[in-house]
Amino acid sequence: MTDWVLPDGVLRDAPSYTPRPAELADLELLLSGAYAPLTGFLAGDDAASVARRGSLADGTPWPVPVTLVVPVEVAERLDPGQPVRRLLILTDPEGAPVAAVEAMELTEVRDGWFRVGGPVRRVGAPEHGAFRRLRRTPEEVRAGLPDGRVLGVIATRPLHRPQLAQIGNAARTIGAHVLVFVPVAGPTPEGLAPEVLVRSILAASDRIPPATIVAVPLASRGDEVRDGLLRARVAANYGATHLLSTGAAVGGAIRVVVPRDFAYDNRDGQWRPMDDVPPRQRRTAMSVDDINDLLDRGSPLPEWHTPPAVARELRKARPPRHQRGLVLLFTGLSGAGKSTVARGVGDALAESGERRATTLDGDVVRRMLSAGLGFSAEDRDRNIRRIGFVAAEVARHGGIALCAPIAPYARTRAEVREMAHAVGGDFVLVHVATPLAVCEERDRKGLYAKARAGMVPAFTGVTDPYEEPTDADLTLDTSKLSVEEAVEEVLDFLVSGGWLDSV
Ligand SMILES: Nc1ncnc2c1ncn2[C@@H]1O[C@H](COP(=O)(O)OS(=O)(=O)O)[C@@H](OP(=O)(O)O)[C@H]1O
Ligand SMILES: Nc1ncnc2c1ncn2[C@@H]1O[C@H](COP(=O)(O)OP(=O)(O)O)[C@@H](O)[C@H]1O
Repeated sequence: MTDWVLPDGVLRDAPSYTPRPAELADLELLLSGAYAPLTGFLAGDDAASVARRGSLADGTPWPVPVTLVVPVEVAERLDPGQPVRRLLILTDPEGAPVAAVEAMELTEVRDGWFRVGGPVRRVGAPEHGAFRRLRRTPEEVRAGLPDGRVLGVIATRPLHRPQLAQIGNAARTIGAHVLVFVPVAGPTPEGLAPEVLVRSILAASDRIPPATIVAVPLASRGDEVRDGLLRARVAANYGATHLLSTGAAVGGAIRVVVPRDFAYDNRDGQWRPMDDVPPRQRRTAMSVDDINDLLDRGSPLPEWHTPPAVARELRKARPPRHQRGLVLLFTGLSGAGKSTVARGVGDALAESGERRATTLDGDVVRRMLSAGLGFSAEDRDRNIRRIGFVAAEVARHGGIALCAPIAPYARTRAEVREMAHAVGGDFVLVHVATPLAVCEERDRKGLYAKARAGMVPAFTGVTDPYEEPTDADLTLDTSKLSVEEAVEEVLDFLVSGGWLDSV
């Protein structure tokens, strides 16, 4: 698809919008030609027809809605009836223009949100990002493929020996070149970052017949049949003639090769089709949980199952728990004891010298990171997201972040959990569940008395909500525990979970 050179005036005057990550992923596939015959976001008839019948309005099969939805403020600046007001610039999350969509149609799909349908064109330089060199267009990939059969493989997970044996066997059986697609739109089903998945696949690539590897921002839509059809469509666009898939027949432009089950043969250390190995000599593929359990404990992945180069990548991405980043979020009412316990845990960690820790105390954060924020629901959320952001950075680098804000809202606490996981860290929610009456009795800063007297508006527990966690990993009631005992409980939890060796 050719780039679009827009006059500066048009670029400057057109509204711009940063689509959500899933929409940006679709945009990249539209621009690269991976979604051919689509050339833009679906409009009314096509969108309805795809949802109902799995085909475009003209009958061309197309499995999933590829749509763009914008808020009313953006929609108001567009007018499909006027060519000069049709253009919407789409930007990446940093605000750099990526593409323009020509809004041929605008339909309100839910309150305040409008679907924009129309063709897309690239503007500006292609995006950057890790492993960008592997994000090749179908045209480039097809040009480099050998003649004859091409077996597409969608590698949604790292390839261990059983999967490698399946691929090798399938490729040899049909005499095909292998074309591996690595989905990079988001984390793998078990939470590995896309770059880790790519690295683990590259580490395995010398164990399969000659292969072409391409990264595609293909995301699951949560519907197995439609996902399968979309993968087949994209694989065919890249030049695959066959697709290795356990899914039902996907039909159309590509033939499905169902992988055989493989087992490790104890007699000679080879992986071969399960039926060719006597049951007493078989070892079967390890589950994701088994693999993660070994990684968490710092035990090696067995060589009979995982090539050492792949194991190295997985180990780097999921170091043993005693080396892995951790966000510890203490939540509870004002005066519950969050800061006191967090400080005690921080001191114990400093004394043991085993782990590096950063304390993000509620009061300190409000003076530094969140100066100027108040206590409205929005400001509290902003405060917690800032804490979560910094804490996740600490975890990204293998440290422990001890955070002690009230964090009254469950949804925002869950966001922090996700932020920690997204960087390969762990998350532990400690509910400091000291009863309100005890906190009020302590009233260290006299704020409860002021709140009762109506002098502090929206005070948590008095005139503002606190959503009790239902997902706490540890619950402490400091009215029943001494400070030392509360600290000890947290440390014991960290030791039993493997984050600390001992204290
Ligand atoms: N309206 C209102 N509600 C709750 N708390 C208030 C309020 N106004 C001031 N304070 C003082 O601010 C501390 C709580 O700040 P946090 O950043 O932890 O709150 S939040 O997580 O953003 O909700 C909290 O300190 P801690 O006692 O250390 O929790 C209070 O002393
Ligand atoms: N078992 C306990 N754990 C924690 N704090 C306690 C305990 N018993 C009494 N306290 C007192 O309660 C107060 C808790 O204050 P703080 O830790 O600042 O709470 P928060 O950070 O939750 O607002 C402190 O004055 C602390 O000395």
